[in-house]
Amino acid sequence: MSVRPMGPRSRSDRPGVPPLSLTGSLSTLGAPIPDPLATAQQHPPNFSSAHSSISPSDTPRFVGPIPTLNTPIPPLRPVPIGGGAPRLGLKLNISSKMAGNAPLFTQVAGPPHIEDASTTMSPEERTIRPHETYASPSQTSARSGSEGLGTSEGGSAGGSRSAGGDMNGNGYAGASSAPAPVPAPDPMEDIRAAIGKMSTGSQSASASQLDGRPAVTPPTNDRSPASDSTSSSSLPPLPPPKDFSDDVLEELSRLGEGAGGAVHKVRDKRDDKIYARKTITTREVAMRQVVRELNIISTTQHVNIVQCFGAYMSPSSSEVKIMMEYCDGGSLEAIGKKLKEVGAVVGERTACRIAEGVLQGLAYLHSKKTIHRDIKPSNILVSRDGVIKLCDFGVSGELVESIVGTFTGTLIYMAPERVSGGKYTVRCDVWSTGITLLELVQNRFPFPSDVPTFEVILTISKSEPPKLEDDPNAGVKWSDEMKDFIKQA
Ligand SMILES: Nc1ncnc2c1ncn2[C@@H]1O[C@H](COP(=O)(O)OP(=O)(O)OP(=O)(O)O)[C@@H](O)[C@H]1O
Repeated sequence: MSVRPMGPRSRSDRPGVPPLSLTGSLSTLGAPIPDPLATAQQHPPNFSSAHSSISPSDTPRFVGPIPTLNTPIPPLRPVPIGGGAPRLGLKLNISSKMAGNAPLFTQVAGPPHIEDASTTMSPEERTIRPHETYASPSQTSARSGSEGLGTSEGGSAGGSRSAGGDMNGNGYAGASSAPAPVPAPDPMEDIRAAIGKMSTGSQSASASQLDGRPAVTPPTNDRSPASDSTSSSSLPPLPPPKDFSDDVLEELSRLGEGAGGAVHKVRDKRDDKIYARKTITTREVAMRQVVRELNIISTTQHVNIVQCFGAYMSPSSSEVKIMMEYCDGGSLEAIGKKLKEVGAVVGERTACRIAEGVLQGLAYLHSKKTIHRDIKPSNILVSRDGVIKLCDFGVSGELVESIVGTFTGTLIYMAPERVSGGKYTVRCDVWSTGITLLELVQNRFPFPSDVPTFEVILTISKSEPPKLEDDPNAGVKWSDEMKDFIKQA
């Protein structure tokens, strides 16, 4: 997947984009704990009400109706997060306009109305400081890690981004500090085993979820400790696993492509169900990566994680095809592009709902001792109902005592400690979430990205973390709570 050049953009460049003055509140839940997910939980932006204090007449820039992202994200519902995972507790009361099947973009007659809310901000602040050292660019030229099978199997289908710094090359070449790669005896066997596990029932999502309804209580037959808190008796019965093959599927359209493979919208000819099918060419992608993605996606059951319905291998074994729920809202990357095209902006409430969904998904993964490692706009999908879904687990890793020692992910979204060669902890996913949100709400990437990789690394590792800032020229003002939330992330 290629990264678009992200030059500086500003709302002030865009006529018709209104100034916003937002106030809100931050709910503080409990005492601070040194876990970034918990910190996010402690400092959730609360957009239960808000108010725009600037009318269109306050600014000569206002020229007409304001395009506003009105993402149909349904209200927060309790989502079981197993194993004592931190509950994020983002308190959000979204207006009825935000729920249901509202169109993505609506024209509203004035500035977004955001009511005042009381502030209960905690004085605790948490700043992630950049490390003092930085990795060599060669360390960042591919998704790589000690877990991998080495470059020979890694291939380079996706290549690397230079300035954009996409680390989505398929290789698993070890970083310089990583231990020597240990080849698996027969990676194809691992893939077959992972697929076999799914077809014998480990994959357990209800096919009815394909109707576009979010899984309020995700069904699971997962008996891992992390999911023990979810009572199996309250879960819907599991449908028999489906057998998929090219013969029963009709390819409808291409949804996207990344380093890991192409994703298509497909229809099951037997029952007309629509799926997203990801095709991974095993010759090009490190086997380990495929097995990891299969294992993770087939055992995760959460409303904010894209649901897997099975997988199959092409007759020649050259391709693995993963059947997923189809997220017809597209990715945040695609949504960001559309917003740019129409000169629209993401409002605070929508940004908050996105943050909530991503963090809930991350908290769930964390409860399963997994970290995503590649949080970025193209890996955050939106369902028809506006539910946020994390996808692409090709480089996700298992947490071992809260760290993962491999160097994978997409450079420009990487936390300073990662580009500095440090260990990947769950806080790196939280950092990437913050960068993703900043990019979305400010309509520009928070770091210079059209510069050599070396400079990107230097900037991320040496600069102060980017902040959410007001744009007085455009009359844009974010709530203190939103700014604090980004700062926490
Ligand atoms: N379930 C889905 N529903 C709708 N679109 C999807 C789905 N899964 C993936 N896509 C689209 O396909 C794109 C690529 O998917 P994905 O990120 O899984 O592939 P990848 O090859 O691993 O990409 P990357 O380069 O990020 O590693 C996504 O950005 C998204 O636009």
